[in-house]
Amino acid sequence: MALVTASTVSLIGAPTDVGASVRGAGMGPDALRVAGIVETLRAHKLDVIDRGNLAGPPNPWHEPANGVRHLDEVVTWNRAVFDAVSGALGEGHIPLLMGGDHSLAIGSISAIAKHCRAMGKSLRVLWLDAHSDVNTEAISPSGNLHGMPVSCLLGHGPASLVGWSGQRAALSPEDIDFIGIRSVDAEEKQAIRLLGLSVYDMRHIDEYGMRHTMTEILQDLDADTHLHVSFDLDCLDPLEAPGVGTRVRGGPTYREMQLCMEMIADTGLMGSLDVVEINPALDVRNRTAELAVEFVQSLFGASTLVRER
Ligand SMILES: NC(=[NH2+])NCCC[C@H](N)C(=O)O
Ligand SMILES: [Mn+2]
Ligand SMILES: [Mn+2]
Repeated sequence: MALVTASTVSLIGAPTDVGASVRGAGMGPDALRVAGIVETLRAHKLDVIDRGNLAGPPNPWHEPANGVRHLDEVVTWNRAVFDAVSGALGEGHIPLLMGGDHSLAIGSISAIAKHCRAMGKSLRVLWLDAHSDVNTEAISPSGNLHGMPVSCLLGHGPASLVGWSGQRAALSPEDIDFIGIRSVDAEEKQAIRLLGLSVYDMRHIDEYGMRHTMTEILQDLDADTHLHVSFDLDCLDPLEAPGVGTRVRGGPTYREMQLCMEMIADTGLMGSLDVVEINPALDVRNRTAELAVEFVQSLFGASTLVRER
């Protein structure tokens, strides 16, 4: 019974870019559908329910006020995400949030943290990103909330985006590992040190390789761990994935990212997923969404191995 329910994936579209200053990520959910996300997961014997797109306010296209852009809109979108992700978890499904910009991880991960607490599971979050997204309204150079979700989840950030999991902090610093980081703002660096966050930046991946990096990250998981993957497509090298709003050169290659995904799949512990920041307006023939579908497939265990090992 548990096996059957655990393999139902609920797709939740959140078509908005209110957390960013580059427009276009709101088209991400449909780009993933056009790239075949539903059919691809079904081909891997997963039950897939596409719940369609959530509704929310349009992008008002304002300048930041008090250090944040579009706070009210980001709150409203995240409330919808929180409810939808909570609903999917309540049914025993694996929620797959299709963003949208990365601010939506506030609602998604808050819902997951609340669920894990209720189920007596420990939560581990893997943050795959070029950016660490640990800004706050006090230190962000842009005011964009997609650069602040981790802080909000750690209990620091605009009051209206903190405490959603039922505790001030949805996550403790040791619950999250960052992979692929290569763009961190000056004061954000200080925040990372102060909080003691585990950042596996590109220098680490260059020196130790993806295999060693992932082995280290995944070593202390146990059967009671709920693994959440928050996958910002700008983690990949922009040569592979050009369709993102905040490109940073020098990211993991296609092969490195495949290995990362396959090693996550091997744990058998992934219980939820965000796929965010795909910007079809900047993409080349939907390549970034197609790539995302390939990696999602790998996360769900579609191995490129010829032989089992
Ligand atoms: N999810 C993202 N793409 N975040 C980009 C953040 C960029 C920059 N650090 C900022 O805070 O504005
Ligand atoms: Mn991000
Ligand atoms: Mn990013």
